[in-house]
Amino acid sequence: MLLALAIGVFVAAAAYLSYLIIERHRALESISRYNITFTVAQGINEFVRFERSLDAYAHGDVDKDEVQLRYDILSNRLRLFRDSEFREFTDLSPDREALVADLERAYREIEPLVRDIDQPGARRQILAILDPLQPRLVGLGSQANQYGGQLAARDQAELLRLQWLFSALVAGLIGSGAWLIVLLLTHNSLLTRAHNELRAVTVNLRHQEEMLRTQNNLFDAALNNMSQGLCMFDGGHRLIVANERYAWMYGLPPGELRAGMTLREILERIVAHDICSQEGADELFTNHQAAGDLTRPAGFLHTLRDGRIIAVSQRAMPDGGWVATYEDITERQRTEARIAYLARHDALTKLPNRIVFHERVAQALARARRHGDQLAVLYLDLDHFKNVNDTLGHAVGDALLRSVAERLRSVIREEDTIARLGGDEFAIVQLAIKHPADAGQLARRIVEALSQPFDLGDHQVLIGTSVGIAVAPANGEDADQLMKHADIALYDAKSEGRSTYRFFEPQMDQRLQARRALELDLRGALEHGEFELHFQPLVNLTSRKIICFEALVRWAHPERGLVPPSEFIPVAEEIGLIVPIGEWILRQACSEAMHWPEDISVAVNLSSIQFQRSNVVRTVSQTLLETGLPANRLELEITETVLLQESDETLTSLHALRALGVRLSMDDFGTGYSSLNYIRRFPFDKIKIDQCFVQDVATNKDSLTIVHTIVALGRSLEMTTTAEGVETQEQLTMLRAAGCAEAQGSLFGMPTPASGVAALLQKPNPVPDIRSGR
Ligand SMILES: Nc1nc2c(ncn2[C@@H]2O[C@@H]3COP(=O)(O)O[C@H]4[C@@H](O)[C@H](n5cnc6c(=O)[nH]c(N)nc65)O[C@@H]4COP(=O)(O)O[C@H]3[C@H]2O)c(=O)[nH]1
Repeated sequence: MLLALAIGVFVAAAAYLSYLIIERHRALESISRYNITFTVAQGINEFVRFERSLDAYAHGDVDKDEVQLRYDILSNRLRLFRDSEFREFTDLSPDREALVADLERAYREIEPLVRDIDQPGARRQILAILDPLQPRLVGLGSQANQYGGQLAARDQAELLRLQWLFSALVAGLIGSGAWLIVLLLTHNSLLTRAHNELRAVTVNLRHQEEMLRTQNNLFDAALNNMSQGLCMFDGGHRLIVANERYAWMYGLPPGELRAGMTLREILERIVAHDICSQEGADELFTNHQAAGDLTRPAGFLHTLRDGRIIAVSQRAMPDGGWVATYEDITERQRTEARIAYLARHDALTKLPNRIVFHERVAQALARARRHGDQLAVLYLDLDHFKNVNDTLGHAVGDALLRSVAERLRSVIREEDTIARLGGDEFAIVQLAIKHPADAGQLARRIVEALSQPFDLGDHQVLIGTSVGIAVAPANGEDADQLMKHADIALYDAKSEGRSTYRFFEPQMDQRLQARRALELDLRGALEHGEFELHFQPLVNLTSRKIICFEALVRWAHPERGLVPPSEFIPVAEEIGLIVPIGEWILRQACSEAMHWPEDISVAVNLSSIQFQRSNVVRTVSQTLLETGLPANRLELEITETVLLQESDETLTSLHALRALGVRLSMDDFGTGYSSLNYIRRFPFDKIKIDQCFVQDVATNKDSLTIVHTIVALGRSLEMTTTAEGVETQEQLTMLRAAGCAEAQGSLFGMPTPASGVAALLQKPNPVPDIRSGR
């Protein structure tokens, strides 16, 4: 604005300056008006020269032509009096006007006279005409002179004014120029700033554009790397964007999907590629339309021709459009179906599991109630399965379970259900039986079928089974009760012996309850300090001295009194409590032995469970360290069950124990199936002949032979033999005669509390004198 004003002022000043220059030019031109004086002076001069030429002609000094020339010059001069400039001067006064008119008239009058100057009187006539005019002409010269002075003064003043104006204008122009320069500089700095700002804005814009591009790339990458297909439609139901996954999912080649396409057009292409049937596409269209009308997110499934299942999730957008995601859930559905199957079936045998079994029993009960039928639930588990698993490995164990399932299938009717409840436990629900004996028959068939050898690859396996039976409605009217009673009957069958079956009886439940109560009490016994150790002496039959005490645990139950180990040790083994109890026994026994003479050892029984579920070697070495008992004063008694597992770990543990310096005895020798076998595999220090042979050694020849054999075996393997449960002098005599080195039994002393050990040790001769016959 200011710049426009400055430029306007500048243009106006320049225009005015031009005007002043023209004015000045005019003023200068008007100076020519000073010529009026000159013109009048020239006129007077020529007038005088003409009159002189007349005189000269009269004297013969000049010729006629000269006169004529002077006349012409005068005539030209006087013609100037009629010029416009001169007229301004003459117009100012009538006298001047009259003089000019008189002069013109006079010239016209003298013209013929001049032409005929040589005529007599011509000169005089001319002079007569001219002479009156001369003074007036001189007067005019004087006026012209005065007028010229006035004009000069006026023009001088005008010039001065113009000079001032010009100077002012030039100053104005310089000012304007300076202002203009300032303005231009300001403008320039503004422009520079604006330019810089513009550049910054441009850089910023470029940066934002870059960011936008990056974001777009990220968006594209994210969109196209989604595991789900995605489509976005605008309010006019035209495609805005779809990712690659969507196109791939629906078999659309790249470029076939374009923004602006309608859902119908897309579906037509999908149908054309045979990805989806026309009906499927119509259904999809309808579902999309219906979901588009909803404000909340909607979802629906859609199956393609090749069987793929697509889960569509659609959400409306504020502009009336919608965005939908497509997920191929075929695999998920399969997995879910598989999970659902696995949740209800045993993966190994493909049999229904406990959940399904429970449902089937409940259904069977409902049906039995309707029809007035009976039904039976049979629980069974495999005898010796654990041994198979432990000795032959889990793969063989698994194969065995599958074969068992097969055999069970072959013995039941189609409508009956077999389930695997876990481990080696199976259950059968036998529908519509007429009599409990039918269930007994099935149980027998099962026992028979499973007692046949199983050929499992390289192994032939012999197992058996025990079966517990509960019959409805007699043994229970709901599934839980019936299943529980079948389980109790199984437990009873197992405790009765292997490969047998039992029907549920109410007393079984009581027995089980009693066992459960024992179990519960046992769990608190260690904590409550209810265990104590009794010690039974072992004597050397040669020196007739006590050489060792066997530690035997007792449970002083607050209500039941002393509970014998045969009652609670198997329970403690079953529930794993034997590990902490065994550790306590070992520590207690070693501590006690520290109070005895140094040549007296202590023998401690170890359970097979301690080998399986704890680190026996570490326990023993730590106990010896803690109690300070020398290792050679500790004997560990193990039974055949420890070696039954025959695993490398057990043998390694036994060797490690021997390496500690402790002695190992094989307890209850002769009662197991493979005692001889095991004795060959591990170099025990001692064999303890089971008391069943000892007790009838005097009456039964076979027992005596066995005792002789065991003693001979021990001698050949350099193992000491100890006879257990020696009660009579007769037995002692026979055992001595057989070569038994040590003996233990009521004849020398029954287990006694620790406090009784000292008294026994003070007895001078614990071994009765054979010869004395005592
Ligand atoms: N009839 C008769 N019996 C005799 C005679 N001399 C000893 N006995 C009994 O024979 C059993 C010998 O112990 P065992 O064979 O190791 O058999 C033991 C052993 O297997 C187990 N046991 C006892 N204490 C422990 C222990 O601390 N730990 C472990 N793991 N088992 C133990 O319980 C079983 C039974 O122990 P107890 O009832 O103490 O029974 C003891 C003992 O009291 C006798 O002359 N006549």
